[in-house]
Amino acid sequence: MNLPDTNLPNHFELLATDGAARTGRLTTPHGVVRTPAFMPVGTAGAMKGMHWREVREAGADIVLGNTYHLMLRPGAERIAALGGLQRFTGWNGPMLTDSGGFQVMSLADLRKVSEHAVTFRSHIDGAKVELSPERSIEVQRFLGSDIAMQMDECVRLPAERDDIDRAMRLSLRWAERSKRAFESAPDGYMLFGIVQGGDIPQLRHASAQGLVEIGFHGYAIGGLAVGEPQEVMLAMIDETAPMLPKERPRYLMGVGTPDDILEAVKRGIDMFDCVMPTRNGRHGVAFTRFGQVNLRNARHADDPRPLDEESSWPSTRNCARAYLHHLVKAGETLGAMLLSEINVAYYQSLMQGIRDAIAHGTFDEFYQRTREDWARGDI
Ligand SMILES: CC1(C)O[C@@H]2[C@@H](CO[C@@]3(CNc4nc5cc6c(=O)[nH]c(N)nc6cc5[nH]4)OC(C)(C)O[C@@H]23)O1
Repeated sequence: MNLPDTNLPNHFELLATDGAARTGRLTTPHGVVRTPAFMPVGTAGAMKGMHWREVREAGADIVLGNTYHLMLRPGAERIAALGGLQRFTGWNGPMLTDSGGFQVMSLADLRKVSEHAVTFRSHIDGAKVELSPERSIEVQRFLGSDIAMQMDECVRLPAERDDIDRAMRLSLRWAERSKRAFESAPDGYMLFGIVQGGDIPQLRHASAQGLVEIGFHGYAIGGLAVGEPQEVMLAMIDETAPMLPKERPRYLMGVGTPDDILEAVKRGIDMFDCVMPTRNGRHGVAFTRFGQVNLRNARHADDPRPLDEESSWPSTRNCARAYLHHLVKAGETLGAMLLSEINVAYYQSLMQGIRDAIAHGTFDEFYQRTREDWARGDI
């Protein structure tokens, strides 16, 4: 069932479809986002190990920031007084912010969930903090993010059905409150709902239907990429995506590996975010056309070849594996920097290949060839 929801302006334009895969453009107050899009994660107002110039040159249209981290430090009101997140950071492009509840459950101490809010102690200074749907929306408005997320409760899997059901229904009530709190936002700014329901199809359906009845600019699929097997994640996408309005953007939170992304695009997902490109880069692992390459491995010590001499990204095309291996083993900061940019550039080149393939009706061929290249591995 695909309920149309018409009560909010739609800033998403579908350009082409190929099977369930879609390519489009999402217009935000700070610029246009080409979809399917991968959002590099700049959690606390910085892309770890990269200049914003490189993030833009790598092809990213939009980056993610976190309410939880930024409200604790430097503070949402302070960022607002300094002109908002885009000016504060110098990124000056589209930004999406997560709503904070998920990060509280991942990072904070002494956290408690009630109907009203989550309360916790800051992991920075131990201060007692209350984060309600209303405060989360207020923080995201202070940050000036182009796309805000509703406040929700994500249950880690595996979990009891009763707990998944409880959290899903609480998240629906918080969705209503988030939307009411968001209504004063200027035109063009967006609020996305987040589908919960764990690994239980009926609860996923109830969550999706409830959110569409409330009505949002876009819809995220949450509660995944928290350690469940890929087949569980993909099964929940199969259950959920068809229930979301096809004319609005769909965002799969926290995902993922290049393989996860390819499978999710095939199932109709438009937006992604994941710390993997920068986090794995800092740990010496490169993402390439031929799969992942661990530069810590001694086999690279004398290898003069670059990671991919056909890459459009200069560091991927020019840096010798032997040099990258040396930097990683020596713990040189430049190693983390080069591999972070190499990985973000690879993810963006994958997204560009996906967008082009869908636009030309050749997504299936792209899907097969990309997976064959990964399977070939790095030689
Ligand atoms: C994949 C990878 C490398 O990403 C790492 C680590 C563990 O998974 C990640 C990524 N997964 C992830 N799932 C999410 C679900 C929700 C959600 O249901 N609601 C809201 N508001 N935000 C969410 C953000 C999410 N991020 O989540 C933390 C714990 C932030 O670290 C990330 O493994």
